[in-house]
Amino acid sequence: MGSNREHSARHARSELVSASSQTGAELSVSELTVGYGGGPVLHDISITVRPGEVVALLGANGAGKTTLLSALTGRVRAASGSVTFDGRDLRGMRTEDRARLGLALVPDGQSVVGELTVDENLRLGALWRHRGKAREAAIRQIYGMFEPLDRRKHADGHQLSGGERQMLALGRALIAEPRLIALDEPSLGLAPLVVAQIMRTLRETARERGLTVLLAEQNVTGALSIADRGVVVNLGRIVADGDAKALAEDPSIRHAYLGF
Ligand SMILES: Nc1ncnc2c1ncn2[C@@H]1O[C@H](COP(=O)(O)OP(=O)(O)OP(=O)(O)O)[C@@H](O)[C@H]1O
Repeated sequence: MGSNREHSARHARSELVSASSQTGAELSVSELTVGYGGGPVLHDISITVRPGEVVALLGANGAGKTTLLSALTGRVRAASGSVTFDGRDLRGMRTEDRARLGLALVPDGQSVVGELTVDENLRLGALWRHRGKAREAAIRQIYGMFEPLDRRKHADGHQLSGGERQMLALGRALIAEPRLIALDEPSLGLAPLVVAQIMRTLRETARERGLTVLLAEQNVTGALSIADRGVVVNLGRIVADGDAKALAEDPSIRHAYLGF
């Protein structure tokens, strides 16, 4: 990325900060147990993500990362335990109301509507947050953050590359100015340069807006490189929770759970 583009991306992000009235909020998961009917797949999970903190949620296939994110948005119901966001108990709250509180989930690129253009997808994300000129400004800011989207603004969602789709999914979530963004494997199947851009944008947005980020990833190195903390889940239980750098350097954790 050239320095001019970097400058305009930074400018776009900081404009988004000033446009936003809210900053990140704390998420607290306490002794959460979740199942799909055939016994729990998450057991007694407790995690706190502080405002503005980037936490990497790591673990192999089937560890329970997606299930945890689904429990946060209300897609699956907890058997026991609690989830609070900004001090509010989320139990029984509808997914739309959780979103209005500022809790955004970015599932792996599937949230993009294939029949709508990039621009229309972004407008959809901005719908209940911005009106009129503020909406146009918010959309311009996202194009400033993700230059490939600006170039493809008239393309349909289904015509996008995997990387463009992931940027659109992220842009669509950010335009609604969430206070916490949870992402499910944003790097899946993407080229290293695209992963680096997405990770960098997340890190910088978190820093500049105080946005809270929970990042479920199998790309351990990428996720830990931008995270403050890492939480490792294995077979539905937390087996490590600590400083991202320390986790990346801990040989026993690396060998047993992180595969590098
Ligand atoms: N809808 C479902 N019905 C029944 N079992 C499910 C369902 N979704 C997930 N599971 C099971 O729950 C466990 C945790 O799966 P989950 O998708 O949360 O793991 P994950 O860490 O996100 O894995 P991946 O990286 O492969 O997405 C697995 O054993 C999985 O088979």
